[in-house]
Amino acid sequence: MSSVLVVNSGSSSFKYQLIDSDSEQMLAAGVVERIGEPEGRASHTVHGDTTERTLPIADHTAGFQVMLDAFAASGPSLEKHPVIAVGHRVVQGGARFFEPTIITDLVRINIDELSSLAPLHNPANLEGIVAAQKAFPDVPHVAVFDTAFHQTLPPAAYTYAIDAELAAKHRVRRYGFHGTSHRFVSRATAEFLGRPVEELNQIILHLGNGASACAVAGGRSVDTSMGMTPLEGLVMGTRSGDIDPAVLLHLQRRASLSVDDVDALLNKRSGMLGLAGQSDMRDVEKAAEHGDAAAALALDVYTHRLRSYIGAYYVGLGRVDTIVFTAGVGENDAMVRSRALVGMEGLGIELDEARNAERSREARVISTDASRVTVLVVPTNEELEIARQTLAVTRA
Ligand SMILES: Nc1ncnc2c1ncn2[C@@H]1O[C@H](COP(=O)(O)OP(=O)(O)O)[C@@H](O)[C@H]1O
Ligand SMILES: CC(=O)OP(=O)(O)O
Ligand SMILES: [Mg+2]
Repeated sequence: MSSVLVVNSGSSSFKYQLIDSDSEQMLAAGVVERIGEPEGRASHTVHGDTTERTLPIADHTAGFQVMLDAFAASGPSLEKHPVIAVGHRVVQGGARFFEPTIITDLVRINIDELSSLAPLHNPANLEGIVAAQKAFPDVPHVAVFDTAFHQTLPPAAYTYAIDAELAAKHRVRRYGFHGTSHRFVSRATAEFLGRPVEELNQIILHLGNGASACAVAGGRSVDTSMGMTPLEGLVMGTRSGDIDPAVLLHLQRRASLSVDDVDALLNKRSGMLGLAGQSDMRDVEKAAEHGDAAAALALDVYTHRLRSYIGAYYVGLGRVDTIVFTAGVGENDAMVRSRALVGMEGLGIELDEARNAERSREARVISTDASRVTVLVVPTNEELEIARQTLAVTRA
């Protein structure tokens, strides 16, 4: 009963899942957070039972020890489910990494070197890798890149209209993110419909804290809303998404913001948080229901942007077979789904409001039987996709 450990490491936290390598069953999941703060937190869930601990966790290496302690105390036993490989989510793979890659010293150097293109993500991913390699020195570690699925973008979609030489020198182009999720969901949708993915033109809407849209033609990403970094595109929990770049210049000149101030503003204090004072969609909706005008406007801005991307990708694909909602908001928020697609009957998109309102954790169709475009909710599972890709490389 061997297993794969999947690690998604952030700057002050990491999430993990232990997945059975044969049945693909999730054996345990947990999160170690507030690393480096006086009071760290760890939670570990097995069969729906969660154990929580509060203790100082100095760094990621200490965090992995806390995780190992949780396995020892609450199971499952790593002796009974030996870890045969560790899969790591790495956000930025640049133009270099287009498939899951066994992590060697050179690969670690390359991931580090790509940090300039993902300063918020890659250094944290790398810390998790280093700590995990210490905790599990004898098994292969595999990097699965958020950008990999988008390597099929055509130049027209990934090129920014700026000085070409300067852009090439600094590797400025659109890379796209959430690729592991877009890939998983596009295939899960085809499987659910019993149709080959090669036959389908799909628009996938990954709406979580981070959010992105992807146009998938025949299983290949042909356009996506995130760019050189995960800041471009849709309105997110704390990120602005698309914005006129001159706004940054204006704020630097007129509001005396530094480069770091602008970085923090756009990545951490914008989006729903900036507009409504809350980043969690549930809180924003509650506030709007209670008559909060700022929250209502935030929802309007969020759905306006979402609809613009649906329109753009509809035109780009020419013919659309499926529109698929996934991730925290996409899977759970009937109101956002409804507002995203209302009034599109002329485009062959007809939501069935009763189906849309149903609550379920399963993949399902939420359009009417007459709708030319099939609209679905399909839960994403990035960890399972990382485990599958990790095993595929180690077994190859
Ligand atoms: N029932 C729900 N209704 C509306 N939004 C929800 C619901 N459940 C979760 N969400 C939203 O999903 C978002 C988190 O999505 P998730 O995919 O878990 O994010 P992450 O990017 O952190 O993985 C939060 O904004 C949260 O409010
Ligand atoms: C790349 C990215 O935006 O990731 P997340 O949604 O996990 O923040
Ligand atoms: Mg997520």
